[in-house]
Amino acid sequence: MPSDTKTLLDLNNLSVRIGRQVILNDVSLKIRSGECVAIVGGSGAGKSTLLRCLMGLTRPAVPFSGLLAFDGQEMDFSSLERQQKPKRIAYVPQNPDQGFDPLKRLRWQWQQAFRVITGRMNISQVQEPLLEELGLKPFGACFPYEWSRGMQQRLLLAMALMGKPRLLILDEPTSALDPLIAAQVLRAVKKYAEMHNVAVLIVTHDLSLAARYADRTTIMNTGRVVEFGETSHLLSAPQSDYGQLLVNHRDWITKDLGQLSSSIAAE
Ligand SMILES: Nc1ncnc2c1ncn2[C@@H]1O[C@H](COP(=O)(O)OP(=O)(O)OP(=O)(O)O)[C@@H](O)[C@H]1O
Repeated sequence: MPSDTKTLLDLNNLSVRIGRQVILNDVSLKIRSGECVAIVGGSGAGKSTLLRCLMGLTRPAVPFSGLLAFDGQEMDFSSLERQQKPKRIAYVPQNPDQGFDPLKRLRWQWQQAFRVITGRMNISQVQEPLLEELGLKPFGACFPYEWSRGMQQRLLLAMALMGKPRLLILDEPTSALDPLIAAQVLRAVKKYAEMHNVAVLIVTHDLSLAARYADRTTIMNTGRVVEFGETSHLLSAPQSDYGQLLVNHRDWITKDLGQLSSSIAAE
């Protein structure tokens, strides 16, 4: 947990619907400067809808209540017209395939991202250390397919960081990667976030990932937040039925794998 514990993002009572279905129901969330928060929940819990709302991209959902304060900016979800989207929130999609044009060289895509994000035309050498910091090699004349998925994911991360965000949102950061590459990407995020006091919001189905990286965790089920607290506390003593179910399931997987590896070792 970082020493600066000021609240960076404060979302209160967000409710949205799609058609007649209420997708998010009175959702509140707080993120402090520099901390890592995980949102865990099953499919259809409303995680992606929540992320989009935080970035001011609500459609197809229609918000009908909620207030967001982020880094000195405010957004009232009950009257979104004429309101600006929050600035200095960056987003990394779950799959590198969603982030790159396969037919354009990486250098070109990096330069385009720079122009769009910074509004400047001349890419400066200032950005090169960011690539180094994330353990990336020079682009050469490579196309996306010539880089591993882990490297592509780290490049997406570098692009997201160009605008010096105060909050970095990672949507299912490990689902498209093998476990070793996923750990490499998350270590790079953690290191960068700690050095630059960037808060990180990770959306995941994986409670073990939350246990490893998140200071605090929120558990969502059917559009509601059912628990929010320190990750270690929440995992050792979940209060909600759904939280208990998730934690028990996680133990079941761990024990099962443990038994499997000991029986393999005994053979
Ligand atoms: N375009 C849409 N039209 C109608 N319903 C939608 C649409 N997008 C999402 N929904 C509904 O909103 C609910 C929440 O979806 P959302 O994608 O936010 O959940 P999620 O927790 O991110 O799920 P997953 O983990 O599977 O990505 C689901 O019931 C889904 O069916």
